[in-house]
Amino acid sequence: MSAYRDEDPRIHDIKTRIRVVPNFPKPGIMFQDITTLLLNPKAFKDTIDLFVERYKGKNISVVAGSDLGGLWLVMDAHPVKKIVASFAPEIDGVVRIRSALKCTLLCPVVWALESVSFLLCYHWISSSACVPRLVSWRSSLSNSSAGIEARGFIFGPPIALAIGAKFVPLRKPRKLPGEVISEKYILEYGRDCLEMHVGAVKSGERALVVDDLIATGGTLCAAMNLLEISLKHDPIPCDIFCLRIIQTFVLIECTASRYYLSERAGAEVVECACVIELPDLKLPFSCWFHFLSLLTRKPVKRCSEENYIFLGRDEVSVIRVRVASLNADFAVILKLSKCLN
Ligand SMILES: O=P(O)(O)OC[C@H]1O[C@H](OP(=O)(O)OP(=O)(O)O)[C@H](O)[C@@H]1O
Ligand SMILES: Nc1ncnc2[nH]cnc12
Repeated sequence: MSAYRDEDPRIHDIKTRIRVVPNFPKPGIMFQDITTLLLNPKAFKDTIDLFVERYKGKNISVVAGSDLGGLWLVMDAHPVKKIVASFAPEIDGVVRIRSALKCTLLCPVVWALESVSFLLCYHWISSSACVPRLVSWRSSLSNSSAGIEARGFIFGPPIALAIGAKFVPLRKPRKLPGEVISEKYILEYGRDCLEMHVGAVKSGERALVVDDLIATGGTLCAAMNLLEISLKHDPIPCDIFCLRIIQTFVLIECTASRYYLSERAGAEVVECACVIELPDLKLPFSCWFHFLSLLTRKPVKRCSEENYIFLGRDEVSVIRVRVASLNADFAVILKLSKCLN
């Protein structure tokens, strides 16, 4: 129990207003129904107020890792195998990941040159044009708020109005009429995809993502991926990296193929705000970002030495990882090469 929860009676009241429906929409799911919270105007207002108190007038800090010198691809062979196995092979990118892994594990020369490749790649990344360009994403002070369909639309707009931010809907496929960018993801009871209008969020804007609930974190990660990475008009050529963590040692291997980062909004997600966090869910994969769960009332940074992979569109995956032993965050862009297939 956090001190916040004990001190603020609004939190207790909000909790009691959320109905739990067993076995919806599937057997085994304990569905957290926020419609009963909405039936009580005071509890609904308190919910919005609590978020607004946190975000209004704050110089919001960077969430995605302030050390962009750590823009590395970090992947541990064993967790990656587990992660790959947890996805169906038809999901974009998995076959390529598996191929990359196979290539990595079977090539004795690569193993022998681990430390050399690390040093070379570290040098390449440090001196690359990528880092200054990516750092420049973080300079803007403008605010926006993005809400995830459908329940994020309930909480997002009032928060946006109260903190003086624009509201950007992240919608399920084929709902937005304009040109969109999209991101597939996996959630507790299925798979889905989020879309956002191109141009709704500008590169460098600081965004708050709002949703009712975090379970696996797949939805929030998809939102983060949509909002953060964008190089549409200024593509960066990237080599391909496969990495492993050997104790505290980060290995990067690279191939010669050149790729371009995919199109995203280029905003900075300052925090993901949700009302409910499912506590005991067995996460198939987890999240690296900061999020605030209102009922827990403590900002959580879900991270460990495990490695998390989020499949992006086309051949691009974004891996976000914290390497606790290095006491550092790594936002990582993984590019998988066709030549590894
Ligand atoms: O952390 P995750 O495992 O991604 O799950 C959380 C998401 O699941 C629910 O939305 P859902 O996709 O059911 O859609 P809805 O809001 O349209 O009901 C919820 O509103 C979150 O957006
Ligand atoms: N258990 C749950 N209740 C409500 N919404 C959800 N979204 C994902 N898991 C959920």
